[in-house]
Amino acid sequence: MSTPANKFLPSPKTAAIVGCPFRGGQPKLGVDKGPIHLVEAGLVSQLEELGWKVQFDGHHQFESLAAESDPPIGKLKNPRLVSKVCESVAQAVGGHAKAGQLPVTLGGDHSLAMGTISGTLDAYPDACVVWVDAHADINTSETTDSGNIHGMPVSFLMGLGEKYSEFSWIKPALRTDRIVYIGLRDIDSGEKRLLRENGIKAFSMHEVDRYGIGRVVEMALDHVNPKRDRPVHLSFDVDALDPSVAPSTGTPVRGGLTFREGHYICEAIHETGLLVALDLMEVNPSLADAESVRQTVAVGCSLVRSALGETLL
Ligand SMILES: NC(=[NH2+])NCCC[C@H](N)C(=O)O
Ligand SMILES: [Mn+2]
Ligand SMILES: [Mn+2]
Repeated sequence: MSTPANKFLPSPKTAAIVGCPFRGGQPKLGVDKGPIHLVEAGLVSQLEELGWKVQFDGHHQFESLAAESDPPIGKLKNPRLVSKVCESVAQAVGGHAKAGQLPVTLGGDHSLAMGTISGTLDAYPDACVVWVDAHADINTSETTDSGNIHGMPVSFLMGLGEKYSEFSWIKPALRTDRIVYIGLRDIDSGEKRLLRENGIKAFSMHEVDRYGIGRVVEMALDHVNPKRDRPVHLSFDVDALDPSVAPSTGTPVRGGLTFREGHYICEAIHETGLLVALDLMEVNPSLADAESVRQTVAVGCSLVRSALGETLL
């Protein structure tokens, strides 16, 4: 089957792999190894086989960005490091997007989305976000229990909650009606309030069960992209998938998307011809036995392939 052209990318279509070995947004070791495993599993050549030109100049090195001391600010853990890393990721992603490339950011923890989505919105102010996750990641410094910034990137992108000079580079450019969630099932009480008060659209696993994934993706796009003319940033946290499908991740939650539901989302976004940036986050190759790690890395690669045009027929 021939794939539709992408409405925003010049041909030859070029994907830029933005490898982000970063774990500062959460406490577990190993998530910084995710991008290395995804690339070693052959992602670059897999995308080339799909007809993409792939630019990959090695993983980003964030060591030099470590602050000499980085005590918590309020409840925020590793705030200076997370901020600096995300600022540099925003520049990288924004640069690729402005050059007409499709940035594919490999995490790393989901705090990185502060950077990726900032970069996308810098290049495409009109873009909308499809956020696929078990979690809403919209805690503020006030509502968070954990203090882990990977549970907060959406609030920073929207400018919700207290402002900190350390994060002043972030423009609150993400409108509350330009994001839609799919796959939610573990939302903190403060996050439920934020979603409700800001009228943010979310399709939890309850809606996936009720309507099926096909209708859910259609309704999600109807909300953020009714005329199907806006660029789409897809931010995919691998923990959206059920732990039986993607076991090696830091905050697994049972009752998640099946293998096919996850891939369907990626395929349907590809079919819009509107995808301009992709994140694949929270693959942690240190949290399971070798076979479960292999399975999680493989499913990560195949989600990226689906979003970039791999079809079943
Ligand atoms: N990107 C993720 N896996 N986020 C998990 C967040 C869990 C929890 N809501 C927290 O704020 O800590
Ligand atoms: Mn998650
Ligand atoms: Mn997440």
